[in-house]
Amino acid sequence: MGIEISRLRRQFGQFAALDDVSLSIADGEFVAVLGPSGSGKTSLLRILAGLDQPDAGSVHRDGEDLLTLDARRRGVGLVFQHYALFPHMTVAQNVAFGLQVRPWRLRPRASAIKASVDELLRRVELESFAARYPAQLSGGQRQRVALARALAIQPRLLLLDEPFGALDAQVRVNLRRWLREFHRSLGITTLFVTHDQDEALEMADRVVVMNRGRIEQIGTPEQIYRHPATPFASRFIARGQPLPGNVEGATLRVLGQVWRLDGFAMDNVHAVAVHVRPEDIVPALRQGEGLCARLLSLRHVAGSVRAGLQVDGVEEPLEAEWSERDWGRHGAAVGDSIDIHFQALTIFGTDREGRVHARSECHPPHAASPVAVGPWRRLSAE
Ligand SMILES: Nc1ncnc2c1ncn2[C@@H]1O[C@H](COP(=O)(O)OP(=O)(O)OP(=O)(O)O)[C@@H](O)[C@H]1O
Repeated sequence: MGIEISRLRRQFGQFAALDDVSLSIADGEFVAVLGPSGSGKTSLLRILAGLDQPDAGSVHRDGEDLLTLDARRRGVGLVFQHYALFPHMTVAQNVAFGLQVRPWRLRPRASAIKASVDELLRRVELESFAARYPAQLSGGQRQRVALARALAIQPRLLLLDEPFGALDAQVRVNLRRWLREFHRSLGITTLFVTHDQDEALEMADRVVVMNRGRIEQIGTPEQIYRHPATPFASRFIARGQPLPGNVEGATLRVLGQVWRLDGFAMDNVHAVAVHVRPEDIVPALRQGEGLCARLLSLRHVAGSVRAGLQVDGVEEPLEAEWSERDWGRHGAAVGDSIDIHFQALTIFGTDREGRVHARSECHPPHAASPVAVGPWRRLSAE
């Protein structure tokens, strides 16, 4: 059992913020909803929280219709990016709030409220901060208080909308790991909204990729990163970059090279999109082998090198990513021409409406069995 979201639609005038969204969430699962700004993530969360109603579709939890339940009776804990704590209340009073405002028949005794606040503050590692006011906390501490406050009502579903959005990069990274561990120990079904790919891929059991109100793909982080289902998912998650290519029978022609196409049927296909990821653009080991690329830029980022490459026949510069160590072995300077190979390509065949009808991953045409040399795979034997 769990949560069953079926064919949700939310329309604002002519605009569909949610368009036929269906999703099953298992009990205890940690699901990230990932998409660019305006893709419908918050609209979905608001409907689950009971802050908004859909125009069509249903949401059931263990068979019970959630949409007919008042927000307060849904057992949902909410944390927003700017879900401000009450500034005039201490940390402990903020956390106790959800219990204290319950109707008196449902309100726990004062001693029970205190015990549960103490326990929650211990869990979010803020037990010594109970008497402080929000203004005396860091951003990360405030969001942990907001989480404790959301948990006080013992929710069955935790909804987190960009909870780390306003925090700086290092605090975000630390809180991600902390929240992941926290979820493991607590096991509450959690929906986490973010537009940050790393955040979603690092934290979630499953990722839901949204674009323009629709779900593009649902899968584990690895499935989505390794096998993006649509050109959008490929660009947004795997940093897939378009290459010119056309299909001729059972082959794909890209920049003068012929790649074998397996399981790619052109029925209903109106256009093809060919993508390459940064890590699949590898320098050739020998001069004169592969495609000629001019090195436009080099950036050194945390142990890897990001190279901007101008490749003849490709409109936009391509970004390649190599490890510092491998780059050191190669050593070229901005302005130099180098030879590159594509190690893998993904091809999508779409109809006139942009729906994907065929998809295939292609491997190098150069050799029957590529030879692996560290992270750079040689494409032909020496
Ligand atoms: N009340 C509203 N009236 C009109 N349009 C709305 C309303 N609420 C949301 N929208 C529109 O619906 C679309 C989806 O909004 P939503 O807030 O769900 O996106 P999001 O993916 O959460 O974006 P962000 O990451 O920027 O928060 C947007 O184009 C937004 O302008």
